[in-house]
Amino acid sequence: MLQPLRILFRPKWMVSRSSASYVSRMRYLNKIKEEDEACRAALQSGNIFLYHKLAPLLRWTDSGIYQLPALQTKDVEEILEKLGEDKEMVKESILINCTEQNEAQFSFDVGAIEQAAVEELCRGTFVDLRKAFFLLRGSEAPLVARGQALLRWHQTNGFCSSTGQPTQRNQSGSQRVCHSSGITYYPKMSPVVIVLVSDGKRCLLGRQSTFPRGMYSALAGFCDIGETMEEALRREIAEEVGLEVESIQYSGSQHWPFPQSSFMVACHATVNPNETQVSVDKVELEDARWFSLEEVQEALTIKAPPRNNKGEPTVFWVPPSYAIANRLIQEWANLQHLKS
Ligand SMILES: NC(=O)C1=CN([C@@H]2O[C@H](COP(=O)(O)OP(=O)(O)OC[C@H]3O[C@@H](n4cnc5c(N)ncnc54)[C@H](OP(=O)(O)O)[C@@H]3O)[C@@H](O)[C@H]2O)C=CC1
Ligand SMILES: [Mg+2]
Repeated sequence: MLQPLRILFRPKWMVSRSSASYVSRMRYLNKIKEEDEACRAALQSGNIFLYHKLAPLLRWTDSGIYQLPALQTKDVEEILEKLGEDKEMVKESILINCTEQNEAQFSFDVGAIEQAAVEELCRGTFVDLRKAFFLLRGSEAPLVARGQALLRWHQTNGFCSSTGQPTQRNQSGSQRVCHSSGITYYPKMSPVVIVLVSDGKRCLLGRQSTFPRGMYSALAGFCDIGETMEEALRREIAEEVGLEVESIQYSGSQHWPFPQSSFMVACHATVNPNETQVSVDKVELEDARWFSLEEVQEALTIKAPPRNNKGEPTVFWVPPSYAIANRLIQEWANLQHLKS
C-alpha cells in the first residue's frame, strides 16, 4: 500500500523569513518577470552574474573562499566597451531572481568574447558548472545553476518547433514567442524521481558505468509523460532492480542542472524485507546492491575519496552534499540511529 506523502523536513525558507517581506519580494519579482519596462529599469540597478559559454565566473576572495561575483550593469557595460563590444549587449541578460533587498539578479553569457580578457578585467575565472558546485557555498550553487539553465534554454530555443521561424524573448527572458504561430515557449525542466529504497535495515544504492569509480547513489529515473510521481518511482525500481516498492515517503526536491535541467523529486521507499533479491538492468546500471548502516555512515564521512595513482577513487563513496541523493542517504542513516 502506498502511504500518503509526508514532508520529512521543513526547508529554512519556510520558517526564517517574515511573510510580508517574502510576499512583497515575490510580487516584485513577478512584476519584473512580466513587464518589459519594469525589467529594463531593474536591470539598471541590478546584479549580473557572468558566464562564458555557460561556465560561471568565480572569484577567489581574501577570506579564502570562492564567490560568485555580482557585477553592476554599468561595470559590465564598461567591460564590453573596453573589449570593443557593443555595451547594449548587456540588455540580453536573463532575470534569475532578486535579493532580499529587492535587487534583481541576472545572468549574462559573454559568449564569443575572449575568455582570458574578460577574466582579467573581472579578476575572476570561468569555471565549469560541476566544479563551481563544489567550490561555492550556501545559496550560491543553486543560483548559479538556475542562471546557467536559463541561458542554456535560450541558447537552444531560438526557433519555433512548429514553423521553424525565430522566436523572440521578452525582456526578462521568462518566455519566448513565435510571432508567426503565436506559440509561447517557457523554460522547461524534466521531472525525475530519485528514491532511496530500504528493506528496514539496509539501503539500496546503484551506480551507472559513467559515475566516478566507487560512487554509488540513490536510484533515479525520468518520469514518463502522463505518469504520477508514485507510478514513475515504482516503475523505475521495478525496471532497474526488479523490486516492488511497498511504501513511499516524500522528502524534498531539487533543480538539477546536469546534463540539462531536471526537477528532482526525492523520496524514501520500502520493500518487503523478505523480497530483497536484486536483479540489475545492466543497460541502465553497472551495479546495485544493499549497503549496511555502517558502510553508509563511513561513506558519508568521506569529503574527497582517496585516489590511486591513476587519480581514481579507491573506496565506496556517495554523492556530495549539494546532491539531493546525499540528503536522502543522510536522512536514512539518521532514521536508523533513531530506531536503534
Ligand atoms: N541530484 C542528485 O542527487 C542526482 C541526480 N541524478 C540525475 O537524475 C537524472 C535521471 O537519472 P537516470 O538514472 O540517468 O535516469 P533514467 O533511469 O531514466 O535513465 C536514463 C534514460 O533516460 C533517457 N533520458 C534522458 N533524458 C530524458 C528525458 N529528459 N526524459 C526522458 N528520458 C530521458 C536516457 O536516454 P539516452 O539513451 O538518450 O541517454 C536514458 O535511457 C540524471 O540527469 C542524473 O543526473 C541522478 C542521481 C543523483
Ligand atoms: Mg536510472
